[in-house]
Amino acid sequence: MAAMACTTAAASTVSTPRLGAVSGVKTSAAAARSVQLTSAFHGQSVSSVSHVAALKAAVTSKRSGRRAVVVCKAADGQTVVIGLAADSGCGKSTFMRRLTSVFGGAATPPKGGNPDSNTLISDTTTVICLDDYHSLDRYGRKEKAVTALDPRANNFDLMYEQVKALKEGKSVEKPIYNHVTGLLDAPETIHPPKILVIEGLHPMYDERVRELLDFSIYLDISDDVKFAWKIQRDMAERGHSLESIKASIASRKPDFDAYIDPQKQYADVVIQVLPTQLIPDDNEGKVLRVRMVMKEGVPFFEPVYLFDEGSTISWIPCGRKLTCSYPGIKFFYGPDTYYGNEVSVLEMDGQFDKLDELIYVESHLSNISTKFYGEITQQMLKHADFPGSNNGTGLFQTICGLKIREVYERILEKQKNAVSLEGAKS
Ligand SMILES: Nc1ncnc2c1ncn2[C@@H]1O[C@H](COP(=O)(O)OP(=O)(O)OP(=O)(O)O)[C@@H](O)[C@H]1O
Ligand SMILES: O=C(CO)[C@H](O)[C@H](O)COP(=O)(O)O
Repeated sequence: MAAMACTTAAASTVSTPRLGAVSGVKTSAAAARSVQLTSAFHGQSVSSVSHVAALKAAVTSKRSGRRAVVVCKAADGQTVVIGLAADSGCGKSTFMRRLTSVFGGAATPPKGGNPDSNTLISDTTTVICLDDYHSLDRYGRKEKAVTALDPRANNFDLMYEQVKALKEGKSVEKPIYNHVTGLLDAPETIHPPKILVIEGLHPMYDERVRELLDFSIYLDISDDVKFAWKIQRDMAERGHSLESIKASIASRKPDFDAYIDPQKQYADVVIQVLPTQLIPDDNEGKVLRVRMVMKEGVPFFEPVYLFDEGSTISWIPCGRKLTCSYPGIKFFYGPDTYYGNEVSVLEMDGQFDKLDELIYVESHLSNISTKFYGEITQQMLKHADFPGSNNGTGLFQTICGLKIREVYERILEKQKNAVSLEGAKS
């Protein structure tokens, strides 16, 4: 079945919504590739662009009554679904910006639709925020005394039905939770993209939704760090007081522990963000120890390793090739178990002084799913202004972005092979 990636083009007045026939086929050449010096290459095709056909559809924004032209691209194969779970304020948006950048092109909210939409659309990816499946609005939650983290405040049946439909190549009318008003707005049309990212509080909570995920990530931010990030954002950007931030974190904690945190056992990759161990009794929270916990045996995904796969390695790269001021940088790599699963863990404690020197670290990592030597360093330099670019959060989020690209390409490859086989049989 053909899936479609859609972006909204210039708003214009058009007649009835219509998803018409596919017209025009465009094929890309395989992406040019430099030699990958350090990584074991999986042998999959690097041609990421499938045969793409553009079609135009007109949709009506129910809320505004305005009409917008949505340009959809039909992709070969079904939509690949990625889940990203984390509490509010734990870096999901930053991660999404890094991920979209890996595919090239910027992600923007649907143009001409609800200005408070939480959706982000780019050529390859559509990111939907699971807050849109809140069944209780802000006032309903207050009345029933439940938080947004409580499953009773969310419609998992609808979430499942709509993610399934998108995966099967069908468009859906997804509700919008308006964070400005706290109300549920009229739905917006979401067309099936090449890659659908469902991000939010509960992508792995409901077993049926979990089964639909091709790859999943959990951002596990320790309480101390979460608190520091929240204070920085909510005080500086949202005008909240220190007391109200503390109260909000405390009131969410029981439901976070009950419904959000347990999802990490299902994730293919968990990025843990902890206070540094390089500074004794550090309470500033500026230097971070970041661990990427990677599940073994996940289809289309091979964990990253340092020097020697399966060994336990501690590495301090500081010296002539990597400038490190106090407290320095320390890497760790090794096998472990996590919720009863075999995992590999890559850890970085400390921060980079000079980001371009990251190439030295990159050249010692393997299975990083880059298409050319230095791609990680290039991505990190491109977004040097994003939070976490000088530490393991930015590094591991970038690597996850490359891994998602590879998972997508390998699934696509498998689908193409299956289609060729079918064709040969008939
Ligand atoms: N890696 C990082 N290092 C330092 N600070 C960070 C990092 N990632 C995020 N932050 C801080 O946390 C804040 C929230 O980040 P972001 O908006 O990406 O999170 P979010 O999970 O999308 O939040 P929400 O769900 O509330 O919209 C940022 O404004 C920034 O201050
Ligand atoms: O945990 C959250 C995810 O973003 C929000 O708090 C939840 O969606 C409710 O939003 P709001 O506080 O704007 O009513």
